[in-house]
Amino acid sequence: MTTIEVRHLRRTFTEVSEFVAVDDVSFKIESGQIVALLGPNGAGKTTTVKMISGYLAPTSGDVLVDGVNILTHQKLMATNIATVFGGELGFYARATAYDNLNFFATLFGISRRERRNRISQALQDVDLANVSDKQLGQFSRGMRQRMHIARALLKATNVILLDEPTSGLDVEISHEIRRLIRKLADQGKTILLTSHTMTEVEDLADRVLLIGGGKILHDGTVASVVALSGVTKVDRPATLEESYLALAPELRRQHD
Ligand SMILES: Nc1ncnc2c1ncn2[C@@H]1O[C@H](COP(=O)(O)OP(=O)(O)OP(=O)(O)O)[C@@H](O)[C@H]1O
Repeated sequence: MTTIEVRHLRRTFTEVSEFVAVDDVSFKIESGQIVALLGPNGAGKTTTVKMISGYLAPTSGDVLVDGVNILTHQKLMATNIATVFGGELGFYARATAYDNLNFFATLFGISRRERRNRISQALQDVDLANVSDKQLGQFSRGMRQRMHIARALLKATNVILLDEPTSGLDVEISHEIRRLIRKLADQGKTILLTSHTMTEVEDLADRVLLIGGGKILHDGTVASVVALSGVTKVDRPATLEESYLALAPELRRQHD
């Protein structure tokens, strides 16, 4: 079943001269799938995620969640899409994990009656239930990133957008966050993520969207990206990184 459908999404910026950041992007994501947007710096990944999540208005195009156009239903957009931008900002260091999530649950319009359950469930889903009364200031980077995911899980939606979910995290913590993302997809969440980490995309993505200069240049499995690149190795299949490196000049050329 198709959960997310993006149709002819386009965004131009006109501050200096007109610049097309996202150019006629269309794709579908099936329920429970993890799809990765992969492309060089400035390819249009974050702009695409921002438009789908309602942080940025598209110049044109549509985003459908479960068949409903959320761009024309602002209220649905706020509740039906959960976004994880991560980073260091957004939580109160002196407040507990529970109180931080309670603040956002209130902001998301979750009723007082429902809040306690949703917060407990979200904390449990990200394995932070045992530290719910600890101040965020005492949390490690990995725990804080799990808090960002918990905040997204407060929303009663199956659609989660993750913008570079392991950026700046060490190998072990990245691995832990990836396991969590896989668990969420196994539970039926539909996930769109952006990443520059090839092993992460290889590990998680059911499908890869290659984007360059705001255009989707390929939509397929990791194996199809390897095949597209034409890279072969004598004793093993080529990795995504080896394949991506071969395709990168073409992806970048779209930008120039
Ligand atoms: N508010 C803005 N005003 C003008 N140009 C913008 C704005 N936001 C993004 N852009 C431009 O749009 C293009 C796409 O940016 P975007 O952040 O979507 O790329 P990205 O693929 O996420 O890159 P990265 O991998 O570096 O995060 C870039 O050239 C960027 O400079």
